[in-house]
Amino acid sequence: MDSRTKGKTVMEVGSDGVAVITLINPPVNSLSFDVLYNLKSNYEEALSRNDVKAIVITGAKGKFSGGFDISGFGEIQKGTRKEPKVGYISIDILTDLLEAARKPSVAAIDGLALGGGLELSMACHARISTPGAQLGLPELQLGVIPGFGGTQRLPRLVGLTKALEMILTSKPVRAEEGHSLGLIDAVVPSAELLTTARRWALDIVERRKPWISSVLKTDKLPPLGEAREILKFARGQTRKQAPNMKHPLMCLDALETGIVSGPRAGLEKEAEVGSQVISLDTTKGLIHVFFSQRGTVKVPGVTDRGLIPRKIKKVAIIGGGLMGSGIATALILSNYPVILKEVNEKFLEAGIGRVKANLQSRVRKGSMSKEKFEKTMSLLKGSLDYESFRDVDMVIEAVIENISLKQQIFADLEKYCPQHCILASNTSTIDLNKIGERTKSQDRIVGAHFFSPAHVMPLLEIVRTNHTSAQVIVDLLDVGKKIKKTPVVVGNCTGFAVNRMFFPYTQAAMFLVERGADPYLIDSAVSKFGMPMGPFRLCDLVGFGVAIATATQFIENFPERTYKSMIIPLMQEDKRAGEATRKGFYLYDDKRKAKPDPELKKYIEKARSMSGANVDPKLVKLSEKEIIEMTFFPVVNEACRVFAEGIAVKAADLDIAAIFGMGFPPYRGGIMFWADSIGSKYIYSRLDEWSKTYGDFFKPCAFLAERGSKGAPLSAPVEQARSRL
Ligand SMILES: CCCCCCCCCCCC(=O)CC(=O)SCCNC(=O)CCNC(=O)[C@H](O)C(C)(C)COP(=O)(O)OP(=O)(O)OC[C@H]1O[C@@H](n2cnc3c(N)ncnc32)[C@H](O)[C@@H]1OP(=O)(O)O
Ligand SMILES: NC(=O)C1=CN([C@@H]2O[C@H](COP(=O)(O)OP(=O)(O)OC[C@H]3O[C@@H](n4cnc5c(N)ncnc54)[C@H](O)[C@@H]3O)[C@@H](O)[C@H]2O)C=CC1
Repeated sequence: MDSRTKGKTVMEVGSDGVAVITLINPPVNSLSFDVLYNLKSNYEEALSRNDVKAIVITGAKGKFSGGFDISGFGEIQKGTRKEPKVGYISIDILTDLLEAARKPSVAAIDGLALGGGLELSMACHARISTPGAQLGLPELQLGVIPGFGGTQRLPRLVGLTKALEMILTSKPVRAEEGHSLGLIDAVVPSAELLTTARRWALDIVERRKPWISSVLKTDKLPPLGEAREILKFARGQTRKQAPNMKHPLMCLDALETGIVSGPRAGLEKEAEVGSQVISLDTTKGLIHVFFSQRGTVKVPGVTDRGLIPRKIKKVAIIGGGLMGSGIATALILSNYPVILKEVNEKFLEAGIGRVKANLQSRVRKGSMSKEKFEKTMSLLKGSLDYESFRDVDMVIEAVIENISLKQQIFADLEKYCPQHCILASNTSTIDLNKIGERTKSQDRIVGAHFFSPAHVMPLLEIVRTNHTSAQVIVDLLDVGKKIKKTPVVVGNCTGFAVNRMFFPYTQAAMFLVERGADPYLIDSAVSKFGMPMGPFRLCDLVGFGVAIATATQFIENFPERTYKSMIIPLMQEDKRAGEATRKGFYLYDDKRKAKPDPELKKYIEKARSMSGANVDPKLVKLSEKEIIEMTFFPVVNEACRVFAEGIAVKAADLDIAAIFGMGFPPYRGGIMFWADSIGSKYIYSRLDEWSKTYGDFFKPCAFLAERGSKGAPLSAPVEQARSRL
């Protein structure tokens, strides 16, 4: 491949008169501008050649196409590439050149046809696929819309309701379902794909198979009145589920235009809004998240050393409580044999019961068969001693947060486990160096910090000390991938990355409430900002026991910047400890629905008098924007410290940690990306002003002060960081 080009197509004309055009742009044959322009010239040539009767499009190396090359959006956003004329790809190339051609095209789909890949195939006159291929329009997830004709052709092929479901959820269907929906014309084994597609194309020429232009089909579209009702409902749902995003509604506008005014008008509308969405801030955020999420597995000095992950054949978990049982569930779901160790029969039974319950909930919801349940459970074995640890490749310790207990366990593990065995702890706060103090195995000690519930939450913080070997990190990254977690490699410190960022968020909320702000207004503003729930509702969900234990660690380790509020301990004393006790910042009914509690005032007033704080009229009347700034700028401040200390190696890792660990809205791009969209100067000046009025809790750290004073981006690499990694 020419080193200056990004991908290409090749065309070969067979003696049967079929031109096979292959998309080549590894790893997923994405449609870069080079690929698209090559495709256009191949088409022009094929259409002009007398020896070509029909065309087959396929992808190299078992993948049709993963869609438009997403980095192209970034180039347009940054202005390093000029956007082509509106509609050039979707109308000029795909519709007027390809679909309207006097020679038929057939798409031969292997592996996947996503986004622009599926849209290209829908512009063909038939689609043949291999079994299991993924077919979908995931563009909304990236902040763009299916802008290569997908908003017009998918409803005409599969019906409006199914098309809306596929587009709005971004979820792909498998080829078999695609076949029953009418999206795919035939499903054939991989070895027969090209011969079937060639034959099909020639059959179209000979009129033995229908010559169908998807964009002109109408048989699957509902009558206009019904279509309008369906779209109205979809709009309502979208407004409710994605209130801060414009692009899903803009996508619905394109769909509606096509149905009301015909496909040409629809394609034109799609091209117009497709071009507009590229410059939305939410789109910039989502595209940043796409690449950042894939970037977390690239760790300088670790993953660039050619190390191959070792095979982990068996895992042991110590502690079958909340976390241990969740971790065991995640592992057996990905076919790892697991030994679960507990202190006695009763606790072991309870632990295994929790794993069973996790899987049974899948059976109840229909996402797991009974046979699969039995098979998965058979991978789990219980144990009360270390004898069965002699052939395990990895241990994950998940006992209570007690340092001497963990130290004893690691000393025992060193005696029983094989020398190569990875020794991981799920501790959320304790220094890993201390945990391994009584061993000589520092190089294989690592943190595997899962989030509760561990079989559901997508993030895995891999915590390394100065001694953890690169091989161990590579191994754990591989396990993370296999159990479908997004791993982020971080350095060793109290709270690691996620909990360190989380802490100031809840603390800022307590600070505001003690000075007169309404907790329910804070929760509402934070939810509107896009967090799954506000800080007070979250404290109720986590439970006050955990909240106090975590706070204690932070107060001990970072006394100069912690705000010590007594609201939670006071409620805890009164046996209101959050949702589990049906009372916390909210009251909970039988269905766990939260309702504000007027009694809360009493605790706030008492805490206020204990801390000596006064009601501040300015803070009583905060606008939603001010609430967001006062709760999230302290988070930015802590993220800056984490970055400056080298706990996180890239700012983008903190973005991913905030999104997958804290629930920070992905369309804001993550904490550092969001901060940079606001500007370091502004954030610095606000924190500086608050620290002068309200104290050190808000004081900007040196890193933020330095970058903020110059207005420099916070996410730019740290030049001379004393990396802890
Ligand atoms: C600007 C256009 C001109 C004018 C304006 C027109 C208006 C808008 C037009 C919009 C038209 C469209 O239809 C747009 C699209 O098609 S958007 C893209 C839609 N496609 C997707 O969302 C698919 C994204 N990719 C995935 O879901 C996965 O990567 C998948 C399933 C393809 C493979 O998953 P797997 O787990 O196997 O691998 P990875 O995810 O780790 O990916 C490997 C590697 O590939 C890179 N990748 C994947 N997809 C793309 C892509 N579409 N573009 C560029 N790069 C892609 C990914 O980043 C990884 O890279 P490395 O990390 O290995 O470097
Ligand atoms: N609860 C949470 O949300 C999170 C907790 N963590 C960490 O995970 C660890 C476990 O936490 P939880 O599961 O919440 O605790 P838990 O109290 O639910 O479970 C701990 C289990 O360990 C068992 N245990 C104690 N000593 C043992 C030993 N010597 N051998 C075998 N089993 C033993 C106990 O019987 C108990 O069942 C802690 O380090 C905690 O900080 C990490 C992330 C989130």
